[in-house]
Amino acid sequence: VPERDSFWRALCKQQQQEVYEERHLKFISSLGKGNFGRVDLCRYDPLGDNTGEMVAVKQLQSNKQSNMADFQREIQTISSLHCDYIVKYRGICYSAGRLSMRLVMEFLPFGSLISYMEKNKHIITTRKMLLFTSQICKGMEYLQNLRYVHRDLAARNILVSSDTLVKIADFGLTKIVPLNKEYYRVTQSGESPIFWYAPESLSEYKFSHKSDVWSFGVLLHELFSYCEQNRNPKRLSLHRIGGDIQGTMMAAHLFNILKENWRLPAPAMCPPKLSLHRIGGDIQGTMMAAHLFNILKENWRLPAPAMCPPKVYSMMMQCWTFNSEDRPTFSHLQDLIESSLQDERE
Ligand SMILES: N#CCCn1cc(-c2nc(Nc3ccc(C4CCNCC4)cc3)nc3c2CCN3)cn1
Repeated sequence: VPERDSFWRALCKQQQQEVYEERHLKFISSLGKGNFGRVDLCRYDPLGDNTGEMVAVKQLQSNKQSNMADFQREIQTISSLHCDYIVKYRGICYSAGRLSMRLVMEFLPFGSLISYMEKNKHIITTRKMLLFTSQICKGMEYLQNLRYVHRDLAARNILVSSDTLVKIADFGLTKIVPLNKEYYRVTQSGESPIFWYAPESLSEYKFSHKSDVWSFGVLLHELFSYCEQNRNPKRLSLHRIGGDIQGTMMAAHLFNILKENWRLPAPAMCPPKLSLHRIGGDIQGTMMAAHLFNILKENWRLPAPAMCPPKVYSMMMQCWTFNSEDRPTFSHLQDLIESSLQDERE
């Protein structure tokens, strides 16, 4: 499709970006599925000696025209972002023959925050959670300065680069707020993550930096609940609403309970069975005491319980102010996070 190729050649030229040749892109494994895309781990190996770099490659599942347009917008968005706390764009791989083009991004080895927290809940501390919170907040401040509204801020879309660095990913729903307005009104709802939505997004499909702040509060709740899936926002909200509601009425019921001031409950501090993890679960009861004695003798102690400090829950509650204007900005949230980090230092 010539005009499509000229679009991609122009984009690459404009961005001085790497053009990835399909024949050197070696599939390794599937990493995940998004709304209408799939992400694979590939090695880009032009020398053919397995020394090439690992990259995450996203392609469309369905070649529906509307998805193609959204995908092109996603590529435009991510290729314009340059921030330490946002997943890096590497380039595109387009095969002239086939319809689908592919988005090449940096590969983050530890996967989504959800899988990372499930694996590391025994060793993650409140300080570490606050560090991740601060990095996500800085990424959102950067996006807001470019008038981008993410619209899908959730733990599933935060990727873990290392034990000390997380990044915002998946710009498939991201929109630009027009200069003459404070919000973006969406027409099609599609697969809406409504349990992360602010009330005005549920009732009027309005999305703004302030609705991103609401979702940031829900993401905080996930993080301080160790991203446990049996306590995730959808599960807790459905429990309050009553599980037998049809999909279409769901948004209306969620809006009503939020209007009546119901909010997600403070994450119960649930320090997991830390010692068992440290000792290793395969020890018999009788030997347990001995092993526990040994590790204590080696000066191992329970890490500070990563319970949800009151200041953090109050931060969530501020993000969940019903009236969007009264919600804090991401820069104000940064100050609150810094002050919580101070408490953790003392
Ligand atoms: N569309 C869409 C859906 C969103 N999505 C984004 C990615 C993604 N994953 C990674 N890395 C990654 C992912 C999973 C694992 C493991 C986790 C444990 N179980 C086995 C797999 C490891 C590392 N790096 C990326 C990306 C995008 C940019 N860089 C995957 N899905």
